[in-house]
Amino acid sequence: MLHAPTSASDKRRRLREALAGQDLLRLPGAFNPLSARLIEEKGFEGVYISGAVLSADLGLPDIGLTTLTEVAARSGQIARMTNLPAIVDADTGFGEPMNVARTIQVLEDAGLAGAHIEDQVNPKRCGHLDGKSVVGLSDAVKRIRAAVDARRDPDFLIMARTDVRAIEGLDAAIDRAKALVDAGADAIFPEAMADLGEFEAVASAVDVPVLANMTEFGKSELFSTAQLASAGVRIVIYPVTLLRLAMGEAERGLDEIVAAGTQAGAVPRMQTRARLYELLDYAGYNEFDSEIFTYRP
Ligand SMILES: C[C@](O)(C(=O)O)[C@H](CC(=O)O)C(=O)O
Ligand SMILES: [Mg+2]
Repeated sequence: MLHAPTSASDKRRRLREALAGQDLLRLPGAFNPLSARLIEEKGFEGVYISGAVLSADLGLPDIGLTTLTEVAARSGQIARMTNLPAIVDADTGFGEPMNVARTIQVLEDAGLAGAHIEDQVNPKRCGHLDGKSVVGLSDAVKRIRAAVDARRDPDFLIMARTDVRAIEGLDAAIDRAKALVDAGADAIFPEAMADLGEFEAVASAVDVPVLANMTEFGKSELFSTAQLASAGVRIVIYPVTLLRLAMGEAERGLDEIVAAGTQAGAVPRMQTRARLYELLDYAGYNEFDSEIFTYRP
């Protein structure tokens, strides 16, 4: 009720324990706190909070317009509603290395289990679009060092994302990934890998967990969990999947009202009132007042 009982430090510890094992951790992107509850109920190992989704939710493109305050507030709302560890997309860290340091502390306070910081120049853009630019190695390293030095909970996961692959190729991306690990990154997010072999090459080049971004309509093919696990990938994110599904249905539902004059035909595709109440734990609130949950389907 009200929020998940697991503390932020326990979630971080569990994430670290899971990463110390062998299994692939699956993190769908929650587009709101309620969807994080659904992700937990379906048995996933963690929740991802996407910058693209957070921007889109505000009606904005993913070009670095969102602020740390907005990202921390929304990701904190999502993180506190699930017992799963939540990893947030912190883009370029919202400024210079000193800002990155502050970003990490604010996200720790918001109850996140980890964050990734990328090496794009400010303003950043979606990693699967063309025309990206990255900062030089020393600036990328400074961002990660600043993040690592700033964290107060040693279990808070600091992941370095590199966007170098699409600009300078795989070998350069691997060299950068190694340097970011040397700078203290706990995990690597190699963005826009072309095929499974590239994930495998990164995973075997670094001795920290590697993340695969299975975003749709992007540069990477949609590999299965079995394929990713066999390539040595340890974390997979489905960042925008739930938002795309929900928005797809929302659009079809609106079309239905326009065409038929009623939403009745769309009702069988909807989450029912009973299911929504179950997910919200409506009944649990009767502990305060037995008149709260009086719904009978
Ligand atoms: C992972 C990502 O950074 C995100 O914000 O979710 C995006 C996803 C997308 O735009 O599809 C990305 O840059 O890959
Ligand atoms: Mg992003």
